[in-house]
Amino acid sequence: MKYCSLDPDVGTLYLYFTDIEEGQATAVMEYPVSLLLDAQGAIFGCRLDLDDEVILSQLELVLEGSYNWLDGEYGHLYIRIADEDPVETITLSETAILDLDDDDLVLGIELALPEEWRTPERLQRLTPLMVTFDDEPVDGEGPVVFTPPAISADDLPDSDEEPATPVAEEPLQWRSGFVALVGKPNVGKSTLLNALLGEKVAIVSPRPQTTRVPVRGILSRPGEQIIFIDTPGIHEPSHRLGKLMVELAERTLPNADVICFMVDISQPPTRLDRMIAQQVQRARGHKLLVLNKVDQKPKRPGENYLPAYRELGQWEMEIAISARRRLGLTALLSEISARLPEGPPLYPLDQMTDQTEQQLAAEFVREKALFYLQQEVPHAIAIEVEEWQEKETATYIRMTINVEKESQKGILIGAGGGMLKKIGSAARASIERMLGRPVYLDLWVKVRPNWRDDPSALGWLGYRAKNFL
Ligand SMILES: Nc1nc2c(ncn2[C@@H]2O[C@H](COP(=O)(O)OP(=O)(O)OP(=O)(O)O)[C@@H](O)[C@H]2O)c(=O)[nH]1
Repeated sequence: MKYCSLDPDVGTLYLYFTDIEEGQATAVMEYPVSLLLDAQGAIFGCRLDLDDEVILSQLELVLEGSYNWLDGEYGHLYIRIADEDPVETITLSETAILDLDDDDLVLGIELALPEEWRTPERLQRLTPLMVTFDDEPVDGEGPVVFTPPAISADDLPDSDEEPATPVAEEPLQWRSGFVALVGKPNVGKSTLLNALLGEKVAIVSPRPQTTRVPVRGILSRPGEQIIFIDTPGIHEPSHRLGKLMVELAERTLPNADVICFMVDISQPPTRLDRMIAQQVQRARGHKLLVLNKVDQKPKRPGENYLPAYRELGQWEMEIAISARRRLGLTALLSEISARLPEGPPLYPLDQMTDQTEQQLAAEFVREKALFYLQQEVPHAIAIEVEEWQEKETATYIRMTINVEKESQKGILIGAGGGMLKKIGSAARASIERMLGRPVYLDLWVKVRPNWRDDPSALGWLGYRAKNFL
């Protein structure tokens, strides 16, 4: 590691392997990460759990570091400032972001460091490498800065905006309404929902079709309640589960007061974007065009896809955001607020989602499987919570992970149970964070042939249209 910096406003620790100049990083990848701690509990490095999407040549700069190394067997990338073994390894609930340049080289890593890990004691070993965080970074200092393709960063509100917290006051006239987040898979709908709420209520992954059923996220502020509906990405389904996902997403449109049609501004529009835009146009709600991923450079350098997206329909407003970097969210929220109908709050003011803790816990397991497993396997997973017991020292949770084939079961369990262990320990960290207490997570794997195309299995696993209407 060449040096590092801490942005206390957003709680991000940056580790750099080279001097970073403005705009140098153009792409990102995400992986689960654990902190490496010494006997005093101080952080002296981290371990990233990579998958086959990372190739060795991308890690050239990382592996120049004297104490960094890649354990090829397990895909563990160790980033350390000393040649020592950790006394303890702590898995973070947020994934780490790898920043890559145009040549696909990993330049640096961003870690979302919870507050308890940002103390001088925890960071003492990294202090000699620390550079100051500047609002306007100069070469070789400060965080990686992306240059938005179509919209200048100056046009966007400050990135340090705080998501609003619920306030239980009784205003004179309430406004409340449903806001649908719709778009094709992978454009960042769930990331936006979590960023707007300041809480993780929807799982996120770099793979398309992560969200399977609509998830409600409720934002209560003085005088208003906004009920966001994060919908499954609309796509061309290849099985019954996919059909249900698309149907559920489409059914949110007629009842939405505001529709945020989300697109990835770093990519040109596709046929799916066009098709979804047409569906959105037919709905009655206010229509906003939300251009996400402004932090990412356009697919082809110099191209600007804004006019092409603009032409997909009639939009009351276009808003450029980066859900991941929390840019533009204040502007988006105020445009939404201005379009809410009058009406009383529909949910208790302190409720943030319609999902139960059990549903969220199962989703966290699916999220980790999406990160660790390749291709089709994570999409063939359905999770059942079989047992949930509050015990004296921990919450005991037993879940069954259903897959469709014996071969998938083998991959999920991994050599010596290693893969299931990895998924379990990452999921446990997220569940513990949600519950605020220790968790004992017991995972079992079962083969349920072809469940994604079997109506009775789908119903039985909870994927039934009437559950979500
Ligand atoms: N660079 C960048 N990446 C983002 C941004 N927002 C989301 N992503 C990434 O895009 C990927 C997909 O994000 P999700 O939030 O799961 O997308 P989604 O639209 O909910 O996907 P589906 O569930 O498949 O419909 C993840 O790897 C996110 O980290 C952003 O503003 N900038």
